Amino acid sequence: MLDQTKTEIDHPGSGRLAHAESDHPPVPRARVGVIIANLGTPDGTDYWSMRRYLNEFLSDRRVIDYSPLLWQPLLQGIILTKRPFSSGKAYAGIWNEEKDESPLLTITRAQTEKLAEAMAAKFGDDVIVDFAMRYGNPSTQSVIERVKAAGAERIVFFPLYPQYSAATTGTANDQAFRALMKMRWQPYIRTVPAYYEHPLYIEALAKSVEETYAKLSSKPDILVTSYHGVPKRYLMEGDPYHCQCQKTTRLMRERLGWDKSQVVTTFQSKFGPEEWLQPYTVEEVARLAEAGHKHIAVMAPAFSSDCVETLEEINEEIKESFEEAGGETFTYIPCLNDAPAHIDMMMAVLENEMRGWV
Ligand SMILES: C=CC1=C(C)c2cc3[nH]c(cc4nc(cc5[nH]c(cc1n2)c(C)c5CCC(=O)O)C(CCC(=O)O)=C4C)c(C)c3C=C
Ligand SMILES: [Fe+2]
Ligand SMILES: [Fe+2]
Repeated sequence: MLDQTKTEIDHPGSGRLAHAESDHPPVPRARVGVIIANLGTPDGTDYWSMRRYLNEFLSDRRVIDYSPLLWQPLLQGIILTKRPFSSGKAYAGIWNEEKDESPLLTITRAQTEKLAEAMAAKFGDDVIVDFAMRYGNPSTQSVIERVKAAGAERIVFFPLYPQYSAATTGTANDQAFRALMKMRWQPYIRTVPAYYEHPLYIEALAKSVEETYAKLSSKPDILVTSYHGVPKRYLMEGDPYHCQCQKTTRLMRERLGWDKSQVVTTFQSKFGPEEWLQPYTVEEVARLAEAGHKHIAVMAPAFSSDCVETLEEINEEIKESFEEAGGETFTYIPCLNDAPAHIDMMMAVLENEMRGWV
């Protein structure tokens, strides 16, 4: 077992290179840091907060991989003059007014607090738990620095995306390693793999469906699993995201004991003129209504917490599309957020990744 309790620096006796202990910067007790990483969020819904956030997000070449020579003039000149207004309006509709922050931030903090309680119950204060964002605040660099300063010589970095995509997990990890590039004494780091088929993730999803359905007076005709989309080209170039989404839905359907005809997989949030993964949720729900499926439920398994893409896009825009096509009941099943089954899943995944460290 590794000696994690050592606090002092060993000095090899006397001589020209040995220093008195008082000459050293403080060295805190060695601990393990767990960092939950989520996508990010603007600091406010006003034009400049939105513009700053969208600029950072949409300038990331893991998200939009066009040549910057072509993309940046378009982004800076056209997109960032218009989109901050429309996105700001969408965020304003779901904003947590009490805390003056986005729901994604509120929920990520709640997840972190519950995970910290579970970690403390098991490992005492040997483990520090914190959260970071890829875009906006708290930045990945600031959190890695904070956790390291509190003694984390070893960090488990957990991008909270069940399905791997270069546009999410990949760029979250890039950002963590970019932070390490600036550090003299780097912490050791382990990145947590995607958990799209983890039995406890599948169980948590299935449970959330069962719990929502138990409260309804009649069962919806169809369950739509709506994943955030990516350009179809990313799939063709080797991103496994599409296949991992399909597998999550299949495993959850099998766990529920349902027939293939009862669940459909769709992709939402298309951005720009390129073809994205299909079918598009907004079109598919209208097709379902037109085909006579008047009662549907929609869930978003790619999102670990509710955010503008679920609370606004699914529960308003996509719902409207369904109702305009003749649909009658639209039930939105919330993300796993800080549900106990979600925290249990995180604990199980992390305990596996922390092996030998605690
Ligand atoms: C433009 C390209 C985009 C790709 C590719 C993309 C992939 C992707 N995103 C998520 C998760 C989230 N995206 C969120 C918001 C959001 N996404 C894009 C664009 C792309 N996403 C934009 C422009 C925005 C901002 C909102 C808007 O202006 O419409 C969010 C929500 C953040 C919040 O609520 O604060 C999440 C979460 C995944 C999982 C994914 C592909 C795998
Ligand atoms: Fe997105
Ligand atoms: Fe696939």
